[in-house]
Amino acid sequence: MGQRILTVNAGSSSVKFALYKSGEDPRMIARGLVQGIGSNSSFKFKHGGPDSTHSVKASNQTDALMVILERITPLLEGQEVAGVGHRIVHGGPLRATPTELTDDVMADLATFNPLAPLHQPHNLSAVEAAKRAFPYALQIGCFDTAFHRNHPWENDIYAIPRRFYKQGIKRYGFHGLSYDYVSHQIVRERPELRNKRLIIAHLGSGASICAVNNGHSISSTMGFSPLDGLPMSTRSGQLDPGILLYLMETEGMSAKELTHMLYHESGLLGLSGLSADMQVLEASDAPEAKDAIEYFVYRVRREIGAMAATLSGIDALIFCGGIGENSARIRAQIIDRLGYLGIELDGDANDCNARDIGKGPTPVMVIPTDEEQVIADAVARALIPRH
Ligand SMILES: Nc1ncnc2c1ncn2[C@@H]1O[C@H](COP(=O)(O)OP(=O)(O)O)[C@@H](O)[C@H]1O
Ligand SMILES: CC(=O)OP(=O)(O)O
Ligand SMILES: [Mg+2]
Repeated sequence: MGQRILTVNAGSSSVKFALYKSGEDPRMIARGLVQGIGSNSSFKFKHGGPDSTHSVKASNQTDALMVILERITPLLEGQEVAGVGHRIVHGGPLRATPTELTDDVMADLATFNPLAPLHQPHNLSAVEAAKRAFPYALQIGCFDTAFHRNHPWENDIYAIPRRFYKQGIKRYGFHGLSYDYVSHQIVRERPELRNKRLIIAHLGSGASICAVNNGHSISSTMGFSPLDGLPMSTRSGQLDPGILLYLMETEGMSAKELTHMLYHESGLLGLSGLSADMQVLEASDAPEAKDAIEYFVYRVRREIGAMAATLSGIDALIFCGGIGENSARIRAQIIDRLGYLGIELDGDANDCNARDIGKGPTPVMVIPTDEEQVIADAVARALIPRH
């Protein structure tokens, strides 16, 4: 069985990929990404040995996928790509499991473009490009919303007239592939945490926190769209809706202008006026950079408290995502005042990004997430009837 599985995770400025040997337990051969789409694009490859980066031309996600296909062709060694798995950020109210991306499903998913404008249109254009490149491969969509589909009612609804709930205005939650991976991985590493109360903080360009009880998401800081909850690189996070009404009334801002402001000009970038990149802010001495970091840390700490209340306690805190996995300073600042939850930092372990960074009664872990593995596993399961 020499077939290959390709995973694609198309975002607003990057397309990540991973290539696997097909089989019951897909094995990764290579991974990488095209980043900086539309400006200074580059291709980063991780294939054994040290990472390599080359500048490339990619003015959109379809170009980026073409670059990726060109680079991975030698690795296919003539083997067929039997399945392509896609991260699709919004699955809407219906999709609780990975789904074949037929034309009907694609048309349904396109209706959610306005709910995740940084992601959904790019996710779907990558699917179209992959269908053209691999017309005989099974194309499978894996949904960020699926992991959250069993939220209890009070964490699924907003207090607006009830007819809107029936129209799909509800708390979907995102980063579900990451939470799926991390919640399973923690149990592989610490079996005593099975069926316990976990708070997982996915802190990357997009950031959210999820409360997991008994292996299931019961609450997430992201809601109807991936704008809610924590401040992010360029997204605002939770706001008083009165602000939007006020800006519409007094500044005459349109839906398009508000969308641009909330998705592209807010968060760390908006607060600092310097950068959307946490690493750049950490390296800066500007007071605005410090303010942006402080606000981010404060909101994470606050939402951890809210999730602990939702779970009536906490049995482990887990960090993942680019910031959660790599920034010892941010983790230390967050944990600094969580003693009331039995959380205490082991400074030395934290400084070297160890797996276990706590020394209080509540374990604190860093688990590098792997959305690609969750997608590859789903494609492998979908391919079984075909072998
Ligand atoms: N060593 C580090 N220290 C601080 N922040 C980091 C570090 N490494 C990565 N980051 C931050 O992680 C964020 C990107 O996270 P990532 O999960 O890769 O994002 P994406 O949502 O694009 O997958 C950026 O803000 C980046 O600055
Ligand atoms: C849903 C989301 O915010 O994803 P990302 O972190 O990849 O931007
Ligand atoms: Mg991400």
